[in-house]
Amino acid sequence: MSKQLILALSKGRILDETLPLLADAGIWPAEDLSKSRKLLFDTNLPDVKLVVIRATDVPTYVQLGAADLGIAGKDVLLEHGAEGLYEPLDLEIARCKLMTAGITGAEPAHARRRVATKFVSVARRYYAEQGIQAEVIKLYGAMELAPLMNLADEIVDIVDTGNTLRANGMEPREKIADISTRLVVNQAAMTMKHDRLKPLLNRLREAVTSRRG
Ligand SMILES: Nc1ncnc2c1ncn2[C@@H]1O[C@H](COP(=O)(O)OP(=O)(O)OP(=O)(O)O)[C@@H](O)[C@H]1O
Ligand SMILES: O=P(O)(O)OC[C@H]1O[C@H](OP(=O)(O)OP(=O)(O)O)[C@H](O)[C@@H]1O
Repeated sequence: MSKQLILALSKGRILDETLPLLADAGIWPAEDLSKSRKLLFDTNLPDVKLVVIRATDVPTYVQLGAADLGIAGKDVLLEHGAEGLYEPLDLEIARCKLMTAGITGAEPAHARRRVATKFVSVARRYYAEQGIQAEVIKLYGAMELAPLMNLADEIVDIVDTGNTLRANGMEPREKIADISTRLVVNQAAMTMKHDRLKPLLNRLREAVTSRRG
């Protein structure tokens, strides 16, 4: 097992909030991530490297041990499943909700409710728990368009301000989960690299706590 710790960061929206939190914890990339086409970065800590990857790939890298730890949204973790992962810390950033939503006031048009989402596993589980027969349709983006185009009766998607729903004539319906960004750790690394992981986890935990004020 490598002596270094590899931390996998989610690209996109979460990254903008992750880098200041890492800086609060005394960890920063050796170069400006946004000015580089590189994917693997040194940090100010000699034993910590960063990889910057698609949010949905973070749990895969950590589960299979290619990264020792990672930062990902709870939505992504719920969809991926928790096998092989510990989730020791809520980083309390990128807070939002995973919800069902539909066209304001509209009843489902299909006997077997059609649900468009990129969170297919979460949606299947949720509707089954509710005892609702649902046909779940996988989309990769712009979920809010699906009910407008009569592709689906409902969507399962991230809601924060509700602006995207409102702008498309839709309403939030049921909350499936509160979402925030989590730190995940490979279960084998947690044992084998405990001495190196522990101080890093402590730094991050202190940074989160001190932000609460
Ligand atoms: N409107 C929002 N407000 C707060 N947090 C959000 C919001 N939308 C998404 N998130 C959180 O940020 C994470 C990343 O969102 P982002 O939009 O960057 O990724 P994405 O576009 O879903 O990823 P990809 O481009 O890999 O498909 C989500 O997994 C979720 O946890
Ligand atoms: O309730 P709101 O504050 O409007 O936020 C919700 C929107 O935010 C996310 O999309 P994002 O802006 O990340 O764009 P994306 O479609 O590229 O993921 C999500 O998929 C919703 O569309």
